[in-house]
Amino acid sequence: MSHAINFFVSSPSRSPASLTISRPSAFVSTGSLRVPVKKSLRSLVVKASAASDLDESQSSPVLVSENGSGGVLSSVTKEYGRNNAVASSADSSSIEVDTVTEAELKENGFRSTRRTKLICTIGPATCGFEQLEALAVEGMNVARINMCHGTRDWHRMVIERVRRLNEEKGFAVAIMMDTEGSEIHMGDLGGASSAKAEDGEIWNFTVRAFDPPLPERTITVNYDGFAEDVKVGDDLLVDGGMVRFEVIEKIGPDVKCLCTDPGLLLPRANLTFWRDGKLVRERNAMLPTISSKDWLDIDFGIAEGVDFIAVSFVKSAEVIKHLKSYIKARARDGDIAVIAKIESIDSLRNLEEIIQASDGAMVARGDLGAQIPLEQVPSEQQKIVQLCRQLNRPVIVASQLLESMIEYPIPTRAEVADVSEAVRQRGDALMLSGESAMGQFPEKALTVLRTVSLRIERRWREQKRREVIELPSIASSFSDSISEEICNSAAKMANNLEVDALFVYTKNGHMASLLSRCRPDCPIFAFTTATSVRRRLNLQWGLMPFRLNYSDDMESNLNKTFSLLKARGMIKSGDLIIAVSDMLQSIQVMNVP
Ligand SMILES: Nc1ncnc2c1ncn2[C@@H]1O[C@H](COP(=O)(O)OP(=O)(O)O)[C@@H](O)[C@H]1O
Ligand SMILES: C=C(OP(=O)(O)O)C(=O)O
Ligand SMILES: [K+]
Ligand SMILES: [Mg+2]
Repeated sequence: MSHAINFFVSSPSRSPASLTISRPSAFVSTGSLRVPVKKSLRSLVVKASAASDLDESQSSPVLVSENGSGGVLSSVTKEYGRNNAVASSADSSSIEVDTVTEAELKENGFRSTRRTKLICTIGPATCGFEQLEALAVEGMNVARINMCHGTRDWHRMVIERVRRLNEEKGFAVAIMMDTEGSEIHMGDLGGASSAKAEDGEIWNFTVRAFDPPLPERTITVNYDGFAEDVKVGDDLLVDGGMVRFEVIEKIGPDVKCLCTDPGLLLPRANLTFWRDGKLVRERNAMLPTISSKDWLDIDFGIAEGVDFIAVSFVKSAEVIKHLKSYIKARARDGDIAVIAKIESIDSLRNLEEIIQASDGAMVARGDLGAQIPLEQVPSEQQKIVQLCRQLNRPVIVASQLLESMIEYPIPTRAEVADVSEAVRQRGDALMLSGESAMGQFPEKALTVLRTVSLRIERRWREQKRREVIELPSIASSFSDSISEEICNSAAKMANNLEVDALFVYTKNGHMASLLSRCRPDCPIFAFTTATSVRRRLNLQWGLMPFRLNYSDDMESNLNKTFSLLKARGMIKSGDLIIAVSDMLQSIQVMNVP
């Protein structure tokens, strides 16, 4: 049975506008309702239709293929072994389903699927095929590669492995490339994986180049102006203050520093220097956000077809606009989403316009915490998360979520509380950095993110504590406004009617993100025809993206989707769903036949 509200937008007409809602007598016996609408609007006819005209026999045949890749799967993967990714991509009557989503749905039902998305930075601890597979099984939605580290060949290998995993094993892991940016950072520690700086030790920070091994207690710095720009008495913060030094002497290219806060030095760690309690922004502040090396990395990312490019140390909206037009002119199929990393004072100053210009934002707390007082970071995080949601941009909360898990298998209580808070704020995604790139327990760290997310999401649903955040209108045209209103209403109806799932048919993903923005209680099944859109939707809260070829005929699309998902055991007869689409402006409420 289906109840449909269709918004038929007629051609522009100057006639008095009206909103008509009529319901078929089969459901409710009331007549039509006329509501005055603002002058000069076109008319919206809101019509309801009975569901009996949905004929299941019209639906397409179902294709469910077994994973034909053979080979030895780890025991975890066997559970997820059934997939049809390869077989189906060319088949118009099939659907591409993420094996992890499928298993989660079958095991726990709609309600308990995870809404918060998870990103893992890939590094030496996780770049093996089986390690990547273990992360995918554990729920990694996006793999991040940080161009600050590793060679292009290494990054290419990681991308190739992730793509192969997706193809062979039915995952839908997207790839995010993170630029190095024009930051000051240390060199490679002469090949050592880390070095310990102890309280009271004197280290030499130098712009000289050395062939390994480096002299003892020597750190090379990538910024030529470093030795000139620092002054005796400056504080030198490594990795946002994880280790701290005081500049005590300058001798030509060498800067002697006294360790005042001991800690672990990691290769290529970021450096900032502070004078009289303020961040020093000397010549390096004039360096371009996207360096010449970054442009080469971006060309590499475009050639490799990455899904997201995260831009480090964004200062203004201009650089984002510039990069987006650069990508548009060069990217082969579909575009690459540009994520603005909010990690500098300038980015906070121009926050709204930066977020507006980009396709998403990252609260990059590591560097942010080195540029503003630490105690200000939580409130900035909250503000950025909220603003992104209002402006309908996905937002990632990143850095040090589970820092202690680089070394220990169990997180601190404080870390769990931090993760919980990010989930409670309804950020779209959480990101692991060192924990997954070079930590000892990458999979365990991901499990913690997953289980904490699930737990907090469920608790908030059960308590019906939907945090009231005002969602301003963001539409830029009348037809956008209709999409926005439809999504707001559909999400509200979904909560009130306690439906099992929202279905959205969306070619470019816009309607899906508008639904996600409302953070409804039920999961959102997003059907799109493009593989690239599907992978990008992976970053957004509550969306389960599927790839499916569909027509402009909503009824046949619904029938086809129902049969395909039913055949895979992902939905069953009687499930209550609400469907919206960007082809036919409509809201349909129905039980799966
Ligand atoms: N591709 C890589 N190769 C080697 N080490 C890496 C790589 N990516 C990340 N790492 C390690 O993981 C740590 C955390 O990663 P991330 O937070 O992305 O970088 P950073 O600490 O430079 O901001 C890095 O400091 C580095 O030690
Ligand atoms: C995510 C961040 O950026 P990166 O790891 O590239 O320094 C950060 O600074 O928090
Ligand atoms: K980076
Ligand atoms: Mg950073």
